[in-house]
Amino acid sequence: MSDIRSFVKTKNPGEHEFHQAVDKVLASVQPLIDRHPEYRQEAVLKRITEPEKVFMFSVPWVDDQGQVQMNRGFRVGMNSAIGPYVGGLRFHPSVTLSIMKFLAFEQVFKNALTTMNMGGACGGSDFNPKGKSDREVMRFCQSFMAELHRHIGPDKDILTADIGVGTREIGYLFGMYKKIHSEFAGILTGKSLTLGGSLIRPEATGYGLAYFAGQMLKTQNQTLEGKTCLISGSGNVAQHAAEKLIEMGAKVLTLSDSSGYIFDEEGIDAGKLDYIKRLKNFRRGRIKEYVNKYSEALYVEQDTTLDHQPMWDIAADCAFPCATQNELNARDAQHLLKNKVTLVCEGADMPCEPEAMECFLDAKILYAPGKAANAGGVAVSALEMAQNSMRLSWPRQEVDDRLKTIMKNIHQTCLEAAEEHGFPGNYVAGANIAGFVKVVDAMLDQGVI
Ligand SMILES: NC(=O)c1ccc[n+]([C@@H]2O[C@H](COP(=O)([O-])OP(=O)(O)OC[C@H]3O[C@@H](n4cnc5c(N)ncnc54)[C@H](O)[C@@H]3O)[C@@H](O)[C@H]2O)c1
Repeated sequence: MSDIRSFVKTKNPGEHEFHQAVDKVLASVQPLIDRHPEYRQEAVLKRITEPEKVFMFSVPWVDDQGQVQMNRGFRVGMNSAIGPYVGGLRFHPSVTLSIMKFLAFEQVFKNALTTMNMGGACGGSDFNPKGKSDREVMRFCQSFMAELHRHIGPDKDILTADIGVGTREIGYLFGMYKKIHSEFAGILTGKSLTLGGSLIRPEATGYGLAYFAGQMLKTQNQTLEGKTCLISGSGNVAQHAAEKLIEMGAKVLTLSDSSGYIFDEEGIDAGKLDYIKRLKNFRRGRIKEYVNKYSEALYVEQDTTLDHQPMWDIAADCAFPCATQNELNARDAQHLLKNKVTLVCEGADMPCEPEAMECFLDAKILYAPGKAANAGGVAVSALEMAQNSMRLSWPRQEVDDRLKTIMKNIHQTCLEAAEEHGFPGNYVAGANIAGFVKVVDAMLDQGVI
C-alpha cells in the first residue's frame, strides 16, 4: 500500500484533501487486495485513484459595477465504471483542484453504495455567491455553463448541488444549457419543481442522514426520541437533518455558519427552524441573527485562534457535522467522547480529520462516514433523473418512502461488508469495501480502457 500512497502523492503534489480521502479508502481495502491477486495484477488501485478526466477553465463575468471578474471552473470525472458521472457542484472561495478530486473520489464510493448506476464526479468554482446580487450570480452561472456544457450530458455527466449551489444557481445553469443546446435535458438535478425537479430532492441529504442515524441506533435497540443533537452548518444538509431529527423526536441544540454557532438549550423546534430557513435561504443572513429573535439562545463567534471548535464541547447524545471538510479535529472528538456522545453521523463530506475518526473508531461508538450517511441526496438525484426520463413526477410520499428504503439498504450493506471482512460494526470499513468491490469488479469486466 505504501507504493500506491507515494504514487498518488507524487502524481498529485500538495493535494492534501485528495491524499486524505485516498488514504482512508486504502486503509480499509488492504485485506481485500491481499485476498484478490487479480486486483493487484490489474493495477486497480492506480486506476481507481487516477481521475479519468479533469477540466479546468476560466470563468469571466461582469459584476453590477461593470467590472470584469475572473474565477476558475473545474469538473473532475473520477470514475465511470458503473454509470455516467454524477456529482456535486461547489461554489466557494476555498475550492481548489485538491478539493474537487477528494469530493469526486468520495462520490465514486457513495454512488456505488446507493446501488444505482452512477459514476463519481465533482465540479465547481472558487466563486463566492455570498454577498453577490441575483444578477451577478446569474451572469457567473451563465459564463460557467458556457464552457462546461461541452463536457456534460444526460448519459455522460450530470451535475448535482453542493456548497453554495442551490435551486437559484441550478436554475441559471439549466437555463444556459437549454439555450445553447436547444433541449430540455436532464443534465442537472436539484432543479425547482417548475423545471422538472423531484419532490424531496432538496430535503434528501438531511432526511437520509436522520434515517441512517435511526438505523444505527436501532442496532442498539434505541431510537432518536429524546436524544440531544449537535448539528454544525445551517445550509441545505443541516437544515433538513434538523427538520427530520425534530420530527423523529430528537432535541436539536445547535446550528452554525462560518461566523459562529448558536446554542439553544430549550431546543430548536420546527417554528424556530422555519425562521432559520427564511434567514438563510431568502434573506441570506448570518446565523447570529437567531439570538435577536430567540433571546434564550446563545451565539458564540468563531474564534480562529483556538485549536478546537467550542461547539463540540457541548454535552449531547449525537453529533452531526454538516458544514464542510475537516471541521472536526481530534480535540473536538475527545470533547464529544468525554461528554459521552453515542453517535456521530457525518452529513458533510469528510468533516472529521483522520485523527478524529480514529478516536471514534477506538471508542467503538456508532460512527458513520459521509459517503454512506449522506448518500440520500445523490440517491434522490437518481430518482429525479428517472422521473425526468419517464416524464413523470412521483408524489412526495413515494419519493420519501424510496429514500427511506435506500438508506436502510445502505446501512445494511455497510454492516454486512464490515462483518464479512473482519471489521464488525465499523461503518467506515464497510462503506469503503462495499463501494470499492462494486466499482472495481465493473472495471475488471470492462477490460483495461
Ligand atoms: N447538498 C447536498 O445534497 C449534499 C449531498 C452530499 C453531501 N453534501 C455535503 O454537505 C456539506 C454541506 O453542504 P450543503 O449542501 O448543506 O451546503 P450549503 O452551502 O447549503 O451549506 C453549507 C454550510 O456550511 C457552512 N460552512 C461552509 N464552510 C464553512 C467553514 N469553513 N466553517 C464553518 N461553516 C462552514 C456554511 O455557512 C453553511 O451553513 C458539504 O460537505 C457537502 O459536500 C451535500
